[in-house]
Amino acid sequence: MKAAVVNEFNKSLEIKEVEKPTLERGEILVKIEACGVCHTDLHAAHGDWPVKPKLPLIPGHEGVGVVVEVASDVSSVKIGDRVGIPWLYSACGDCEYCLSGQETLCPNQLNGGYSVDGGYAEYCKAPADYVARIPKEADPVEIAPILCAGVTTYKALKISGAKPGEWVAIYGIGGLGHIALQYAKAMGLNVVAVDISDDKSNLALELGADIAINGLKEDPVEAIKEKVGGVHAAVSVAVSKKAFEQAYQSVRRGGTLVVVGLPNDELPIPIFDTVLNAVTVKGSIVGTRKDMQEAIDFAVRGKVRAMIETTELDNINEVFKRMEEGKINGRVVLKI
Ligand SMILES: NC(=O)c1ccc[n+]([C@@H]2O[C@H](COP(=O)([O-])OP(=O)(O)OC[C@H]3O[C@@H](n4cnc5c(N)ncnc54)[C@H](O)[C@@H]3O)[C@@H](O)[C@H]2O)c1
Ligand SMILES: [Zn+2]
Ligand SMILES: [Zn+2]
Repeated sequence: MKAAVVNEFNKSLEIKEVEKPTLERGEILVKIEACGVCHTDLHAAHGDWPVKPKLPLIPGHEGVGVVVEVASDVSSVKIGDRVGIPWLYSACGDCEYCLSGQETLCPNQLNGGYSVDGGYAEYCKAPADYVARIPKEADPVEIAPILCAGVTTYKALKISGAKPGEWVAIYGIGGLGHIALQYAKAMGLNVVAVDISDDKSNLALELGADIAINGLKEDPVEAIKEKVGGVHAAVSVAVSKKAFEQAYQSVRRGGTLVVVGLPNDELPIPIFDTVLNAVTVKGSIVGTRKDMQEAIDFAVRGKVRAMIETTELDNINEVFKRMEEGKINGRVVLKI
């Protein structure tokens, strides 16, 4: 089968023929139709996180396709079903986190397109128990970004504590952020969108943000304090330390910063302000299978819609280059 392969960190991906995966117990084989390109895939290709991916690696954790083969012990998924293969590729099912419905914290989890091969390929195998079920009416290309960008931002907003009518700031209106702001609106929140270009500000306003700030033109912290008195919650999905610092400072007393973007960096937090203002800082990693069902449901009902640009697998290196430069509006989805 054809796949895009990371052979070495910081080198171009190689488009090549590789062995089609063979199934083990509990697994299914999916013929991939579409796979979204997440900034995490770029981190994987760069090897810039403390925990490195396997090499060689086929990236991709927003793969959607049709089941073409199932292992003999699989009954929950049938040939012909449409499924998605997410970042949470599998978990142990047995640890305290799995047992309490927090499988995204399972220490024994595997990650699609990182610790195991993912969706930048014609075929991808996955454990039947952890694939996302894609409803019949959903378009595979449109739904692909929900598999990571969607569920991740939906979950981050859920745990942000922001209630309908309150203000939330989204830092980084990229693949994740442009969907985050739509979930926020669908949840009844007011949204300030922050990025560092006019293109992203315009996109945010088109998608329903109440206020959009270009952080290169004005100081987002001052603007947010002045316009809304600080936000009840800020979600940072930017790949920039500065954005995290500003997101922290944008939060009003009693508010919450949800840390989602993954620059390999430190976030210095002032102890005094955090205590006196009772600010909460929490991390959020993708979403559970239940979060995934809910996030997909929003998309299928048309409450959120990824802005998509499609291209072919062969163009992945150009897509990565544009992503590094912050030049993608919305999400790129590879049609496979
Ligand atoms: N926690 C999780 O579960 C999770 C899940 C998926 C992705 N991620 C991470 O989230 C990050 C974003 O992923 P993506 O696919 O949306 O990336 P992306 O490249 O599509 O978007 C990043 C956006 O941040 C903007 N940005 C850069 N500097 C900024 C600044 N100073 N202020 C405001 N905005 C700024 C860019 O212009 C761009 O629009 C990555 O680090 C990715 O690995 C985390
Ligand atoms: Zn992702
Ligand atoms: Zn577990």
